[in-house]
Amino acid sequence: MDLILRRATLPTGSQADIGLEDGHVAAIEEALAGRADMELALEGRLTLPAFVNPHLHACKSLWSWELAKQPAKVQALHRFEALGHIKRSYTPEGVYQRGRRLLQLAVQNGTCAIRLFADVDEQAGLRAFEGIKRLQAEFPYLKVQVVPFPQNGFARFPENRDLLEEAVARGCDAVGAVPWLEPTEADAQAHAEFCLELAKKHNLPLHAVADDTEDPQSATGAYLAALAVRHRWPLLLTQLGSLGFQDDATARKTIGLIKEAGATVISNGHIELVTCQSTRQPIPRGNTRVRELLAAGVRVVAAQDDVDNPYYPFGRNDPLEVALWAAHLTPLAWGEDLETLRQMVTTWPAQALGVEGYGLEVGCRANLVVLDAPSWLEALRGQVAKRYVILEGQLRAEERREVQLYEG
Ligand SMILES: O=c1cc[nH]c(=O)[nH]1
Repeated sequence: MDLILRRATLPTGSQADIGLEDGHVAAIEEALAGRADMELALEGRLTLPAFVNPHLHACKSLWSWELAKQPAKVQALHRFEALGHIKRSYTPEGVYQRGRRLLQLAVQNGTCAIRLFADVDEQAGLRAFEGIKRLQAEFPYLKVQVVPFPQNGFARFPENRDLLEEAVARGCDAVGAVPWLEPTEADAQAHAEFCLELAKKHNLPLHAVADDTEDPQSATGAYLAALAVRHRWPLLLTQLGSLGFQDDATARKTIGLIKEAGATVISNGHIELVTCQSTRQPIPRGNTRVRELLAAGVRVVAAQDDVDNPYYPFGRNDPLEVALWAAHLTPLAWGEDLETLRQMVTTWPAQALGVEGYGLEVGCRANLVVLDAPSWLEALRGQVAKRYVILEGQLRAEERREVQLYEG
Protein backbone atom coordinates (compact mmCIF):
# COMPACT_ATOMS: atom_id res chain seq x y z
CA MET A 1 0.00 0.00 0.00
CA ASP A 2 1.10 3.58 -0.62
CA LEU A 3 -0.88 5.08 2.24
CA ILE A 4 -2.93 3.67 5.11
CA LEU A 5 -5.39 5.78 7.08
CA ARG A 6 -5.70 4.07 10.47
CA ARG A 7 -9.00 4.14 12.39
CA ALA A 8 -11.07 6.39 10.18
CA THR A 9 -14.73 6.99 10.97
CA LEU A 10 -16.61 6.23 7.76
CA PRO A 11 -19.75 8.11 6.67
CA THR A 12 -21.79 5.15 8.01
CA GLY A 13 -20.37 5.82 11.50
CA SER A 14 -18.36 2.59 11.69
CA GLN A 15 -14.57 2.67 12.00
CA ALA A 16 -12.00 1.06 9.71
CA ASP A 17 -8.53 1.33 8.20
CA ILE A 18 -8.43 2.59 4.61
CA GLY A 19 -5.61 1.44 2.32
CA LEU A 20 -4.73 3.48 -0.77
CA GLU A 21 -2.70 2.23 -3.71
CA ASP A 22 -2.02 3.62 -7.20
CA GLY A 23 -4.43 6.48 -6.66
CA HIS A 24 -7.30 4.17 -5.69
CA VAL A 25 -9.00 2.96 -2.53
CA ALA A 26 -7.52 -0.54 -2.34
CA ALA A 27 -8.94 -1.81 0.97
CA ILE A 28 -11.33 -0.86 3.74
CA GLU A 29 -10.94 -3.24 6.68
CA GLU A 30 -11.40 -3.17 10.41
CA ALA A 31 -7.67 -3.78 10.98
CA LEU A 32 -5.62 -3.74 7.80
CA ALA A 33 -2.57 -6.01 8.03
CA GLY A 34 0.88 -4.92 6.84
CA ARG A 35 2.51 -1.53 6.60
CA ALA A 36 2.42 1.22 4.01
CA ASP A 37 4.96 3.77 2.80
CA MET A 38 3.00 6.34 4.79
CA GLU A 39 0.51 5.87 7.63
CA LEU A 40 -1.75 8.46 9.22
CA ALA A 41 -3.40 7.83 12.59
CA LEU A 42 -6.88 9.34 12.25
CA GLU A 43 -8.03 8.45 15.79
CA GLY A 44 -11.66 8.23 14.75
CA ARG A 45 -11.83 11.35 12.57
CA LEU A 46 -14.62 11.44 10.00
CA THR A 47 -13.37 10.58 6.52
CA LEU A 48 -15.49 11.46 3.50
CA PRO A 49 -15.11 11.30 -0.24
CA ALA A 50 -13.71 14.77 -1.01
CA PHE A 51 -16.08 17.65 -1.63
CA VAL A 52 -17.33 18.76 -5.04
CA ASN A 53 -18.15 22.39 -5.81
CA PRO A 54 -20.33 22.55 -8.94
CA HIS A 55 -20.54 26.32 -9.42
CA LEU A 56 -18.06 29.16 -8.88
CA HIS A 57 -17.86 32.44 -10.81
CA ALA A 58 -14.10 32.27 -10.77
CA CYS A 59 -13.16 35.17 -13.05
CA LYS A 60 -14.93 37.73 -10.85
CA SER A 61 -13.93 36.22 -7.52
CA LEU A 62 -11.23 37.83 -5.37
CA TRP A 63 -12.18 41.05 -7.13
CA SER A 64 -10.81 43.14 -4.25
CA TRP A 65 -7.33 42.31 -5.62
CA GLU A 66 -8.36 44.18 -8.78
CA LEU A 67 -10.45 46.90 -7.14
CA ALA A 68 -7.47 48.05 -5.08
CA LYS A 69 -5.57 48.72 -8.33
CA GLN A 70 -8.34 50.92 -9.80
CA PRO A 71 -8.27 54.75 -9.67
CA ALA A 72 -10.21 56.34 -6.79
CA LYS A 73 -13.06 57.40 -9.08
CA VAL A 74 -13.67 53.75 -10.08
CA GLN A 75 -13.43 52.57 -6.48
CA ALA A 76 -16.14 55.11 -5.57
CA LEU A 77 -18.62 53.68 -8.12
CA HIS A 78 -21.44 51.29 -7.28
CA ARG A 79 -19.86 47.85 -7.09
CA PHE A 80 -21.47 46.54 -10.28
CA GLU A 81 -20.32 49.58 -12.25
CA ALA A 82 -16.81 49.18 -10.86
CA LEU A 83 -16.96 45.55 -11.95
CA GLY A 84 -17.51 46.70 -15.55
CA HIS A 85 -14.25 48.68 -15.41
CA ILE A 86 -12.40 45.75 -13.89
CA LYS A 87 -13.67 43.31 -16.50
CA ARG A 88 -12.58 45.64 -19.30
CA SER A 89 -9.07 45.62 -17.84
CA TYR A 90 -8.94 41.82 -17.34
CA THR A 91 -5.83 40.06 -18.59
CA PRO A 92 -5.66 36.26 -18.92
CA GLU A 93 -2.69 36.34 -16.52
CA GLY A 94 -4.56 38.35 -13.84
CA VAL A 95 -7.61 36.08 -14.04
CA TYR A 96 -5.35 33.04 -13.92
CA GLN A 97 -3.55 34.30 -10.78
CA ARG A 98 -6.82 34.87 -8.90
CA GLY A 99 -8.14 31.53 -10.13
CA ARG A 100 -4.97 29.87 -8.89
CA ARG A 101 -5.60 31.21 -5.39
CA LEU A 102 -9.21 29.99 -5.55
CA LEU A 103 -8.01 26.52 -6.44
CA GLN A 104 -5.44 26.51 -3.63
CA LEU A 105 -8.33 27.28 -1.28
CA ALA A 106 -10.38 24.52 -2.89
CA VAL A 107 -7.64 21.95 -2.29
CA GLN A 108 -7.00 23.15 1.25
CA ASN A 109 -10.74 22.81 1.95
CA GLY A 110 -10.92 19.24 0.68
CA THR A 111 -12.36 19.68 -2.81
CA CYS A 112 -11.61 17.16 -5.56
CA ALA A 113 -13.72 18.63 -8.39
CA ILE A 114 -14.89 22.13 -9.17
CA ARG A 115 -16.78 23.86 -11.99
CA LEU A 116 -15.48 27.34 -12.81
CA PHE A 117 -17.50 29.95 -14.72
CA ALA A 118 -15.73 32.52 -16.88
CA ASP A 119 -17.58 35.57 -18.19
CA VAL A 120 -17.53 35.74 -21.97
CA ASP A 121 -18.98 39.08 -23.03
CA GLU A 122 -18.36 42.55 -24.46
CA GLN A 123 -16.44 43.54 -21.30
CA ALA A 124 -14.31 40.46 -20.63
CA GLY A 125 -13.96 39.32 -24.24
CA LEU A 126 -12.34 35.87 -24.18
CA ARG A 127 -9.64 36.94 -21.70
CA ALA A 128 -11.34 35.55 -18.57
CA PHE A 129 -12.03 32.28 -20.37
CA GLU A 130 -8.38 32.01 -21.47
CA GLY A 131 -7.11 32.68 -17.93
CA ILE A 132 -9.49 30.17 -16.34
CA LYS A 133 -8.74 27.48 -18.94
CA ARG A 134 -5.04 27.65 -18.09
CA LEU A 135 -5.93 26.42 -14.59
CA GLN A 136 -6.93 22.99 -15.87
CA ALA A 137 -3.29 22.03 -16.31
CA GLU A 138 -2.14 23.66 -13.09
CA PHE A 139 -3.63 21.23 -10.56
CA PRO A 140 -3.64 17.78 -12.23
CA TYR A 141 -5.07 16.13 -9.08
CA LEU A 142 -8.07 18.49 -9.01
CA LYS A 143 -10.79 18.08 -11.64
CA VAL A 144 -11.36 21.58 -12.96
CA GLN A 145 -14.30 22.06 -15.30
CA VAL A 146 -14.73 25.30 -17.24
CA VAL A 147 -17.96 26.94 -18.38
CA PRO A 148 -18.06 30.06 -20.60
CA PHE A 149 -20.81 32.30 -19.26
CA PRO A 150 -22.62 35.06 -21.23
CA GLN A 151 -23.15 37.23 -18.11
CA ASN A 152 -24.34 40.33 -20.01
CA GLY A 153 -26.69 38.53 -22.39
CA PHE A 154 -27.29 38.91 -26.12
CA ALA A 155 -30.18 41.32 -26.56
CA ARG A 156 -28.12 44.40 -25.68
CA PHE A 157 -24.82 42.99 -26.98
CA PRO A 158 -25.45 40.69 -29.98
CA GLU A 159 -21.68 40.26 -30.44
CA ASN A 160 -21.68 38.14 -27.28
CA ARG A 161 -23.18 35.27 -29.28
CA ASP A 162 -20.02 35.07 -31.42
CA LEU A 163 -17.81 35.23 -28.34
CA LEU A 164 -19.72 32.39 -26.68
CA GLU A 165 -19.56 30.30 -29.86
CA GLU A 166 -15.81 30.88 -30.07
CA ALA A 167 -15.25 29.93 -26.41
CA VAL A 168 -17.29 26.75 -26.74
CA ALA A 169 -15.40 25.80 -29.89
CA ARG A 170 -12.11 26.13 -27.96
CA GLY A 171 -13.29 23.49 -25.49
CA CYS A 172 -15.29 23.54 -22.28
CA ASP A 173 -17.36 21.25 -20.04
CA ALA A 174 -20.82 22.85 -20.33
CA VAL A 175 -22.41 25.83 -22.06
CA GLY A 176 -23.36 28.61 -19.66
CA ALA A 177 -26.53 30.68 -19.92
CA VAL A 178 -28.31 33.38 -17.92
CA PRO A 179 -31.57 34.15 -19.74
CA TRP A 180 -33.36 35.75 -16.80
CA LEU A 181 -31.19 38.89 -17.08
CA GLU A 182 -32.45 39.71 -20.59
CA PRO A 183 -34.78 42.74 -20.88
CA THR A 184 -37.89 40.95 -22.16
CA GLU A 185 -39.38 37.48 -22.02
CA ALA A 186 -38.88 37.06 -25.75
CA ASP A 187 -35.18 37.92 -25.36
CA ALA A 188 -34.88 35.48 -22.46
CA GLN A 189 -36.39 32.70 -24.55
CA ALA A 190 -34.12 33.51 -27.51
CA HIS A 191 -31.12 33.43 -25.12
CA ALA A 192 -32.14 30.03 -23.72
CA GLU A 193 -32.72 28.59 -27.20
CA PHE A 194 -29.41 29.90 -28.57
CA CYS A 195 -27.44 28.38 -25.67
CA LEU A 196 -29.28 25.08 -25.88
CA GLU A 197 -28.61 24.79 -29.63
CA LEU A 198 -24.93 25.55 -28.99
CA ALA A 199 -24.83 22.90 -26.25
CA LYS A 200 -26.42 20.38 -28.60
CA LYS A 201 -24.03 21.23 -31.42
CA HIS A 202 -21.05 20.46 -29.16
CA ASN A 203 -22.72 17.65 -27.22
CA LEU A 204 -22.36 19.45 -23.89
CA PRO A 205 -24.76 19.95 -20.99
CA LEU A 206 -26.46 23.33 -20.58
CA HIS A 207 -25.69 25.02 -17.25
CA ALA A 208 -27.89 28.07 -16.66
CA VAL A 209 -28.25 30.61 -13.89
CA ALA A 210 -32.02 30.96 -13.66
CA ASP A 211 -34.28 33.46 -11.93
CA ASP A 212 -31.79 34.78 -9.42
CA THR A 213 -34.46 37.16 -8.13
CA GLU A 214 -37.45 37.60 -5.83
CA ASP A 215 -39.62 38.49 -8.83
CA PRO A 216 -42.27 35.75 -9.17
CA GLN A 217 -42.75 36.71 -12.85
CA SER A 218 -39.24 35.55 -13.64
CA ALA A 219 -39.80 32.01 -14.91
CA THR A 220 -36.85 31.12 -17.12
CA GLY A 221 -36.28 27.99 -15.01
CA ALA A 222 -39.61 26.60 -16.24
CA TYR A 223 -38.81 27.60 -19.84
CA LEU A 224 -35.35 25.99 -19.71
CA ALA A 225 -36.75 22.83 -18.15
CA ALA A 226 -39.44 22.63 -20.84
CA LEU A 227 -36.74 23.01 -23.52
CA ALA A 228 -34.65 20.29 -21.88
CA VAL A 229 -37.67 17.96 -21.85
CA ARG A 230 -38.46 18.70 -25.50
CA HIS A 231 -34.86 18.20 -26.65
CA ARG A 232 -34.05 15.49 -24.06
CA TRP A 233 -30.99 17.51 -23.10
CA PRO A 234 -28.97 17.52 -19.83
CA LEU A 235 -29.58 20.67 -17.81
CA LEU A 236 -28.26 22.22 -14.61
CA LEU A 237 -30.16 25.15 -13.10
CA THR A 238 -28.48 27.41 -10.57
CA GLN A 239 -30.45 29.48 -8.03
CA LEU A 240 -34.15 29.47 -9.06
CA GLY A 241 -34.82 32.11 -6.42
CA SER A 242 -38.16 33.20 -7.89
CA LEU A 243 -39.58 29.72 -7.22
CA GLY A 244 -39.83 30.69 -3.56
CA PHE A 245 -41.98 33.73 -4.43
CA GLN A 246 -44.42 32.02 -6.78
CA ASP A 247 -47.76 30.60 -5.68
CA ASP A 248 -47.69 26.91 -4.81
CA ALA A 249 -49.50 25.76 -7.96
CA THR A 250 -47.08 27.58 -10.30
CA ALA A 251 -44.06 26.37 -8.35
CA ARG A 252 -45.38 22.78 -8.40
CA LYS A 253 -45.69 22.92 -12.18
CA THR A 254 -42.10 24.15 -12.55
CA ILE A 255 -40.80 21.52 -10.13
CA GLY A 256 -42.65 18.87 -12.17
CA LEU A 257 -40.94 20.07 -15.36
CA ILE A 258 -37.51 20.09 -13.69
CA LYS A 259 -38.08 16.55 -12.49
CA GLU A 260 -39.24 15.46 -15.96
CA ALA A 261 -36.12 17.05 -17.49
CA GLY A 262 -33.91 15.14 -15.03
CA ALA A 263 -32.23 18.49 -14.31
CA THR A 264 -29.98 19.19 -11.34
CA VAL A 265 -30.72 22.26 -9.22
CA ILE A 266 -27.82 24.11 -7.63
CA SER A 267 -28.83 26.25 -4.68
CA ASN A 268 -26.41 28.85 -3.36
CA GLY A 269 -28.73 30.49 -0.87
CA HIS A 270 -26.07 32.28 1.14
CA ILE A 271 -25.48 34.64 -1.82
CA GLU A 272 -29.13 35.74 -1.74
CA LEU A 273 -28.86 36.67 1.92
CA VAL A 274 -26.57 39.54 1.02
CA THR A 275 -27.45 40.41 -2.58
CA CYS A 276 -31.04 41.15 -1.55
CA GLN A 277 -31.04 44.81 -0.48
CA SER A 278 -34.78 45.14 0.17
CA THR A 279 -35.95 47.09 3.22
CA ARG A 280 -39.36 45.35 3.14
CA GLN A 281 -40.36 43.25 6.17
CA PRO A 282 -40.20 40.34 6.39
CA ILE A 283 -37.04 40.63 4.35
CA PRO A 284 -37.55 38.71 1.09
CA ARG A 285 -34.83 36.15 0.48
CA GLY A 286 -34.45 34.73 -3.00
CA ASN A 287 -34.04 31.14 -1.92
CA THR A 288 -35.38 28.27 -3.91
CA ARG A 289 -37.72 25.53 -2.66
CA VAL A 290 -35.01 23.00 -1.81
CA ARG A 291 -37.12 20.69 0.31
CA GLU A 292 -39.97 20.55 -2.20
CA LEU A 293 -37.54 19.89 -5.06
CA LEU A 294 -35.95 17.10 -3.05
CA ALA A 295 -39.34 15.64 -2.15
CA ALA A 296 -40.22 15.60 -5.87
CA GLY A 297 -37.09 13.54 -6.54
CA VAL A 298 -34.96 16.33 -8.04
CA ARG A 299 -31.22 16.23 -7.42
CA VAL A 300 -30.43 19.39 -5.46
CA VAL A 301 -26.86 20.38 -4.62
CA ALA A 302 -25.14 23.33 -2.97
CA ALA A 303 -22.25 25.40 -4.30
CA GLN A 304 -19.99 28.30 -3.34
CA ASP A 305 -21.05 30.46 -6.34
CA ASP A 306 -19.01 33.55 -5.43
CA VAL A 307 -15.96 34.44 -3.32
CA ASP A 308 -15.24 38.12 -2.63
CA ASN A 309 -16.99 39.73 -5.59
CA PRO A 310 -19.79 42.28 -6.12
CA TYR A 311 -22.41 39.57 -5.49
CA TYR A 312 -20.93 38.29 -2.24
CA PRO A 313 -18.09 39.83 -0.22
CA PHE A 314 -17.35 36.69 1.82
CA GLY A 315 -16.56 33.05 1.11
CA ARG A 316 -13.50 30.84 1.51
CA ASN A 317 -14.26 28.41 -1.28
CA ASP A 318 -15.14 25.93 1.45
CA PRO A 319 -17.93 23.36 0.92
CA LEU A 320 -18.12 22.76 4.68
CA GLU A 321 -19.08 26.42 5.13
CA VAL A 322 -21.51 26.22 2.19
CA ALA A 323 -23.15 23.17 3.81
CA LEU A 324 -23.66 25.06 7.07
CA TRP A 325 -25.34 27.94 5.20
CA ALA A 326 -27.52 25.47 3.32
CA ALA A 327 -28.48 23.78 6.60
CA HIS A 328 -29.88 27.07 7.89
CA LEU A 329 -31.51 28.23 4.70
CA THR A 330 -33.28 25.12 3.53
CA PRO A 331 -33.59 24.09 6.47
CA LEU A 332 -31.90 20.67 6.55
CA ALA A 333 -30.68 20.41 10.09
CA TRP A 334 -32.08 17.41 11.92
CA GLY A 335 -31.69 13.63 11.80
CA GLU A 336 -31.77 12.20 8.28
CA ASP A 337 -31.73 15.69 6.74
CA LEU A 338 -28.10 16.00 7.76
CA GLU A 339 -27.31 13.04 5.55
CA THR A 340 -29.08 14.80 2.65
CA LEU A 341 -26.99 17.88 3.34
CA ARG A 342 -23.79 15.84 3.18
CA GLN A 343 -24.82 14.36 -0.17
CA MET A 344 -25.45 17.90 -1.45
CA VAL A 345 -21.74 18.77 -1.21
CA THR A 346 -20.28 15.35 -2.07
CA THR A 347 -21.94 12.54 -4.05
CA TRP A 348 -24.73 14.45 -5.78
CA PRO A 349 -22.60 17.25 -7.26
CA ALA A 350 -20.07 14.56 -8.26
CA GLN A 351 -22.87 12.83 -10.20
CA ALA A 352 -24.04 16.13 -11.68
CA LEU A 353 -20.52 16.91 -12.95
CA GLY A 354 -19.88 13.35 -14.11
CA VAL A 355 -16.87 12.85 -11.80
CA GLU A 356 -15.61 9.33 -12.51
CA GLY A 357 -14.68 6.82 -9.80
CA TYR A 358 -16.12 8.98 -7.03
CA GLY A 359 -16.87 7.58 -3.57
CA LEU A 360 -15.44 5.86 -0.54
CA GLU A 361 -15.50 2.24 -1.64
CA VAL A 362 -12.85 -0.19 -2.78
CA GLY A 363 -11.99 0.66 -6.40
CA CYS A 364 -12.93 4.35 -6.18
CA ARG A 365 -10.38 7.08 -6.86
CA ALA A 366 -8.56 8.00 -3.65
CA ASN A 367 -9.98 11.49 -3.18
CA LEU A 368 -10.73 11.92 0.52
CA VAL A 369 -11.10 14.61 3.14
CA VAL A 370 -10.44 13.86 6.81
CA LEU A 371 -12.34 16.24 9.07
CA ASP A 372 -11.21 17.13 12.57
CA ALA A 373 -14.41 15.75 14.13
CA PRO A 374 -15.90 12.32 14.80
CA SER A 375 -19.22 13.06 13.04
CA TRP A 376 -20.72 15.20 10.28
CA LEU A 377 -22.85 17.14 12.76
CA GLU A 378 -19.80 18.02 14.83
CA ALA A 379 -17.83 18.91 11.70
CA LEU A 380 -20.60 21.31 10.64
CA ARG A 381 -21.10 22.77 14.07
CA GLY A 382 -17.40 23.36 14.69
CA GLN A 383 -16.54 24.27 11.07
CA VAL A 384 -13.53 22.17 11.86
CA ALA A 385 -10.13 21.89 10.22
CA LYS A 386 -9.70 19.63 7.22
CA ARG A 387 -7.00 17.61 8.95
CA TYR A 388 -5.88 15.78 5.81
CA VAL A 389 -6.80 16.24 2.18
CA ILE A 390 -5.86 13.31 -0.04
CA LEU A 391 -6.25 13.76 -3.78
CA GLU A 392 -5.44 11.07 -6.32
CA GLY A 393 -3.94 8.99 -3.53
CA GLN A 394 -1.50 11.56 -2.17
CA LEU A 395 -1.54 13.88 0.79
CA ARG A 396 -2.08 17.39 -0.65
CA ALA A 397 -2.96 19.46 2.43
CA GLU A 398 -2.90 19.21 6.18
CA GLU A 399 -4.46 21.63 8.66
CA ARG A 400 -3.94 21.92 12.42
CA ARG A 401 -5.50 24.65 14.47
CA GLU A 402 -3.94 25.80 17.67
CA VAL A 403 -5.74 27.79 20.33
CA GLN A 404 -4.23 29.05 23.57
CA LEU A 405 -6.94 29.74 26.13
CA TYR A 406 -5.83 31.69 29.19
CA GLU A 407 -8.26 31.37 32.09
CA GLY A 408 -8.37 33.36 35.28
O1 LIG B 1 -25.33 36.03 -12.42
C1 LIG B 1 -24.52 35.87 -11.50
C2 LIG B 1 -24.90 35.46 -10.20
C3 LIG B 1 -23.95 35.32 -9.23
N1 LIG B 1 -22.65 35.58 -9.53
C4 LIG B 1 -22.27 35.97 -10.76
O2 LIG B 1 -21.10 36.18 -11.00
N2 LIG B 1 -23.22 36.09 -11.71
